[in-house]
Order: sequence, then structure tokens, then C-alpha cells
Amino acid sequence: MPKLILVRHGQSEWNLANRFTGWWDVDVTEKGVEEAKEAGRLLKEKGVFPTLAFTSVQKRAIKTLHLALEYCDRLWIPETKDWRLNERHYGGLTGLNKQETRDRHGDEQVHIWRRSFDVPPPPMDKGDEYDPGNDPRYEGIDVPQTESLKLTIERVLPYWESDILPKLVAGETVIISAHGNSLRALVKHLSNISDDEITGLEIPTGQPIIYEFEGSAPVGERYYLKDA
Ligand SMILES: O=C(O)[C@H](O)COP(=O)(O)O
Repeated sequence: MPKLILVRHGQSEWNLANRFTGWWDVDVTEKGVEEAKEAGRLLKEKGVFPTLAFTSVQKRAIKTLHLALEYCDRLWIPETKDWRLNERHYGGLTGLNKQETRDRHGDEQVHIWRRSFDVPPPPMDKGDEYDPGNDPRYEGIDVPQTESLKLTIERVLPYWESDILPKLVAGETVIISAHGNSLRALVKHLSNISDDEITGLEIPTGQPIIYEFEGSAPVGERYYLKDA
């Protein structure tokens, strides 16, 4: 049965520093590197070998993918990078410390910005030091100024339908190395999670999540590979 493997990148420098990251391109930490290697070892140990890979255009996800593939001896498989798998854009919160933002705006407001379904964080100003607008990797793309989970879903799902799902239907074992919120977008869709319930879903770093597919639909529920 074709499998879908979802992996959130290993710990990033700004996960460690507790800063809102979004589209800012931070690296993985040493711990993140270890998490990514461990994900690869686990794939190998459990005999789940990806045949095709997708990732974002952000180095924390790309590096995680490469380390995971290296540690299951599959660095050679075809891979595609696409901005539509990027982390959700954190708007004007990008770069701020999460705790300091809580102290300033209150826990409830910060929780709404982080986890609500459709309330986007305040938009990023054009020319903000963390604005990736002029980055060549986004040439020709209308870079958002902020994104809620709902807006993230609106760019992740069309890409999933057009580029990824057909590969699973064709029998490939697909690995997607992406981000907390682009993966929440996918899991919401695949596990049919309501707009209310999705606020409670957290995706840990570096832990492969598996969906088994029959045709174009998942069979049964997702599970963590470490528990299989
Ligand atoms: O972009 C970020 O800051 C993190 O990758 C995810 O942050 P969150 O846990 O606030 O959604």
C-alpha cells in the first residue's frame, strides 16, 4: 500500500530562540540535525523507503529532508521544492520573541495568532527587515504579507491535489519534509479535522507521520512511525 510520510523539519535556530519564523529562512540547530538523522534511521529500521520527495524552498525543511534521506540510503530519489509547502507567513510577528509578544499582547491574543483557523497575524510592512519579497527564490510569486492557517491551506491544498496526490495514486511512497503549519494544513485535510479542532493540533519536529493510501484516499488514521 503506498505510504505518505510527513516530517516537520528538525529544531530550527528560531525554534530554539522562541522567535516567530514563518518565511524567514533559518537553519536547523545541532539538535535539529540529530532529529533529522534519527527520522532517517527510523525510516530504515521500519523498512519505509521513500521513492519520491517534496519539500519547501526553506533550508530547515530541505536540510531535514536530505539528512533523513541520507540516513535511510535514499539520497538519490527525485525531489521537488516548492514554495507552496513553506511555513505559513507570520506577517508582522516574524522575528519577534514569542514570550515577549505574549507579555505585550496577552496569552489569548498570541494563541489566536498562532493557532486560530482564520485570524491572520498583523501584516508585515513592505521593506520590513524580514520581508523575503526581493528574494530570487520568490521571483514571479505574489509573496503574502501574512497568512492564517486558512490562507496557508489555500496554497498547500491545490499543490497537494495537482502535484503530490497523483504520485501516491501511481504507487509512489512519498515523503514531504515541511513545516508545522503547512503540515497542519495537510493533516487537517487528510484527517478531516474541523476548523475548531485544528486549533489543538501540534506537529512535533523530526517525527515521521504515516498515512497509508488506497487510490486517492488515506486508509485508516495517521500514526507516528516510532509507534508502529
Ligand atoms: O514559524 C514558526 O515560528 C514556527 O515554525 C511555527 O510556529 P508556531 O508553533 O507558532 O505555529
